[in-house]
Amino acid sequence: MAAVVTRISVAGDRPYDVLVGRDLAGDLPALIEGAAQVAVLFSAPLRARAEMIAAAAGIPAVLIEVPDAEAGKTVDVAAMCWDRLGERNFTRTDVIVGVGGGAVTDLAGYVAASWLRGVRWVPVSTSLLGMVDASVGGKTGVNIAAGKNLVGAFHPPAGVLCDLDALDTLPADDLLAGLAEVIKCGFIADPRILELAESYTDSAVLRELVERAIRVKAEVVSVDLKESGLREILNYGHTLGHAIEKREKYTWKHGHAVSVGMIFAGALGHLSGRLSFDVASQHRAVLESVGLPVSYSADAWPELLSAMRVDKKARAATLRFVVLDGLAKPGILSGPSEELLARAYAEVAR
Ligand SMILES: NC(=O)c1ccc[n+]([C@@H]2O[C@H](COP(=O)([O-])OP(=O)(O)OC[C@H]3O[C@@H](n4cnc5c(N)ncnc54)[C@H](O)[C@@H]3O)[C@@H](O)[C@H]2O)c1
Ligand SMILES: O=C(O)C(=O)C[C@@H](O)[C@H](O)[C@H](O)COP(=O)(O)O
Ligand SMILES: [Zn+2]
Repeated sequence: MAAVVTRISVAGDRPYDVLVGRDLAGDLPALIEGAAQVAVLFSAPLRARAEMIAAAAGIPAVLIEVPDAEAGKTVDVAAMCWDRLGERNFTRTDVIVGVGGGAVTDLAGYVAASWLRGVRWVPVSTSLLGMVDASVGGKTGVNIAAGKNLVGAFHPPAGVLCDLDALDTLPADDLLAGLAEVIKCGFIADPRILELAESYTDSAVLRELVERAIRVKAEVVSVDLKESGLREILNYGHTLGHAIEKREKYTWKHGHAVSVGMIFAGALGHLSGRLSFDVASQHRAVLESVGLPVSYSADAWPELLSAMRVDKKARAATLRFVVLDGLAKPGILSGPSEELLARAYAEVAR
């Protein structure tokens, strides 16, 4: 029996499909049609898969190894990639392919967005987080000293390949990190996800979770690519999450930081009178039940508050947070007092 491939469409000026299935390398040639060569960006743990993808391209490929995880998401690494593309006379019809988790695909997308002011790119997602979030929606970028993802571009891919086989080798902690973004989709849009999340180790349930989360993201970015409104809901838990990542010098996994950030956002929703105690408490229950972190150092608060000021949702000195008015009812809380923020942080402080 042929393996089932699910195709989830993303609309917009440059529509594309996200393919979820197994053994998807054969779908790459259609996405790179017209290219004379591809550049395949990858980090060491994904070398074998990157070589397999390069061979499947069927045209000359340059393999570019980058440092793993957040160490690869820097301006210096992007500059190294630009140099490699220059050496190969990479033109506007050529294509960049990112094989890896969200860090490699964010970098690959940014290199594609900036090379010759924009060439085609294809994320071949190998982590849960990459499949359900990073590879969909065209947010690309790198980190700088001032904070997470502060340099980047909106540059939608030509298509996305999510090969579920890759998840077999993904370390358990990285699977968990991806689950945080899946659970985020449960709180902001699809509460059925919250019921399914506890049995995510069952491969059929995992596939359903992947597809449900991609659909949530695809629907949002289809109508608001550049985050002028609705797309902000995908940032649930990220205002504090990104501040934690920065404070930890990017040694904490993104999903783990977002997990703590969601507990904080749930508390903020409740303490501002918008969210019931029950739904706020459900955040801790769900995230704790799967094994994600739900607390962070009490002493860190002043540093975190300062780091949150460069959040992309902030407007001048006004901090803005995604909160819930109920399950699947996201909204914006603008300019909460420092006293309210500190009370919400007390809910995660240890
Ligand atoms: N662009 C977006 O919209 C968006 C959305 C969410 C997150 N992100 C970004 O994504 C990044 C996090 O992504 P992530 O959780 O995938 O982390 P990651 O890319 O750092 O990957 C985590 C680890 O898993 C390894 N790995 C990945 N796939 C593997 C596989 N199949 N087998 C074995 N090892 C594998 C990687 O080499 C790495 O060591 C963050 O930088 C975050 O900011 C971007
Ligand atoms: O796609 C989005 O929009 C998101 O906010 C998804 C987030 O999960 C993701 O981590 C994103 O990279 C955060 O974006 P940023 O603009 O806050 O850096
Ligand atoms: Zn995220």
